[in-house]
Amino acid sequence: MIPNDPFSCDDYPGMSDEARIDKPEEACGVFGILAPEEDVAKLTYFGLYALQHRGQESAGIATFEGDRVHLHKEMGLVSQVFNEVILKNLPGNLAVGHTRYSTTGSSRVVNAQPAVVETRLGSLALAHNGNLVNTAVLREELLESNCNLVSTTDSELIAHAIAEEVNAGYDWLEGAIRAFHRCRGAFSLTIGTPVGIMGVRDPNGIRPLVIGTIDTGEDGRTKRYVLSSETCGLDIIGAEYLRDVEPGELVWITDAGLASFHWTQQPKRKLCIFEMIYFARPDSIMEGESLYSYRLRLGRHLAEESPIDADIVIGVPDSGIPAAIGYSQTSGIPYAEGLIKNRYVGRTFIQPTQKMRETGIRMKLNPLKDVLGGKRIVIVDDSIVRGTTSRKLVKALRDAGATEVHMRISSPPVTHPCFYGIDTDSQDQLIAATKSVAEIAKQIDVDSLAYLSREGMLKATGEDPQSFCSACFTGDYPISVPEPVKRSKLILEKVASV
Ligand SMILES: O=P(O)(O)OC[C@H]1O[C@H](OP(=O)(O)OP(=O)(O)O)[C@H](O)[C@@H]1O
Ligand SMILES: NC(=O)CC[C@H](N)C(=O)O
Ligand code: SF4
Ligand SMILES: [Mg+2]
Repeated sequence: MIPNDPFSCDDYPGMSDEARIDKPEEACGVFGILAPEEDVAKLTYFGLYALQHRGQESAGIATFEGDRVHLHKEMGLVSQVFNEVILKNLPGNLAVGHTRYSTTGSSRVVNAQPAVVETRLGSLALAHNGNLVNTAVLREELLESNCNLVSTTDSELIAHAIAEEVNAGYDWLEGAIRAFHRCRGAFSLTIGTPVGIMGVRDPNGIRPLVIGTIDTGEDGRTKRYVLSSETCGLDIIGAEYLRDVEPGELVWITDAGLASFHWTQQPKRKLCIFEMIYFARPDSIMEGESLYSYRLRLGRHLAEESPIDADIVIGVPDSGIPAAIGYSQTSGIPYAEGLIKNRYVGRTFIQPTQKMRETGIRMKLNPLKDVLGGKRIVIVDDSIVRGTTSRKLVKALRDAGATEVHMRISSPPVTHPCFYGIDTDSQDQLIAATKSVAEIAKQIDVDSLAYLSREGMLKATGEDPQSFCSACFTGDYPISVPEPVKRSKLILEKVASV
């Protein structure tokens, strides 16, 4: 077992304890659509394809054909899990889908989503992005009432909590709302039922969820609703971005249209700022804001805060590019492509082991000697987490002939772990938790290193700073985390201090 693992019920087959505790993980992708006149499984497949960057461990789709539910979920990428035949065997008028990065419960097919649970009103299929902080308590409560849990995820607990309330006599909406009041933490959900789909965000709206509309049918005249973690999941199927699901909102999509319910008294937006900096795709729009534009502004602020004399600015593909362009625009230093990315290698940050991450970076990024040779370089990335990427890259740039390497990071130092659906590792693995900026600069061997200030990061949003969670840069957690859960990751701090 993992030392200090608050969920001792879990096992981690095929992965050593050491590997698992070092496992960096990410947000999941959720999707949902009701459109009886369309092939909903195929549309969901495309939606998940666009959300692949949010989770690469497993993928699943559940469709509802009246009362019958069809489910297919497997380990692997969306393109590996589904094919034409499998999609044909998922008929129905509505569908929900999921791409997973595990945060509670190991990476096994039994933990893949959507989680399907039976109730007196028929099945429900739940897809979850986020992470509960009261998993242990909720699990115990459900086990006490003889709930038949088949997985070790927090997500299945939400599904069972809804089923329990529905079986106690409440309807879908009342039952679901009662269950959400039993959940603490981050949850953006799409939930399929025989009669409609719910889209839900927790009271802080930590993880994103958007609503789109799509014209369907032969004549394209039937307007239907779509739910997706990000707008890139709408774009791919030709749906239009309508708005974000609000924090503490439940939208109920049925044949009659969309109804909205505010299920909690005091919603207080605390959108994850790391989504905007790195996790989400730059072509997505969050709360009406283009993430590409936000990242450009981060780069511009960075150039204002930390100028340097150099010959070219380069970005670290993929997610460091917009900030590098912004840095170049404000500094006047020409932007150049200095690193070529092998597009078939995914995100290295989320590889299961440190060894895989190191190899991943070598396979993924190759320096262009003719661009870099004899040049003083500013290299811009969106974040340094463990320092794996930057250490490898700086060496590669010097080997390619760079005479000076100045690193600029478009977010502040990551000093604290996340408990809300993105595992930025336990605190001792975070390079900035134990080292000063000067020490990090020395370790990664740069001529200079500067991070964007917290003020700069928040100012670039153009919004109320209080409406974001930025706990991994500050340790100021907006949703209180129970002691045993804190202890599992906040190993460098006195738990009482957070
Ligand atoms: O300090 P580290 O632990 O190495 O993590 C930080 C790096 O990981 C992420 O990139 P990643 O390669 O995962 O994804 P990307 O292709 O979307 O930039 C991030 O953009 C940084 O480059
Ligand atoms: N990253 C996530 O959003 C994960 C969702 C859920 N906690 C799981 O582990 O499956
Ligand atoms: S702690 Fe960091 S990664 Fe987690 S929700 Fe808050 S800002 Fe996002
Ligand atoms: Mg990167």
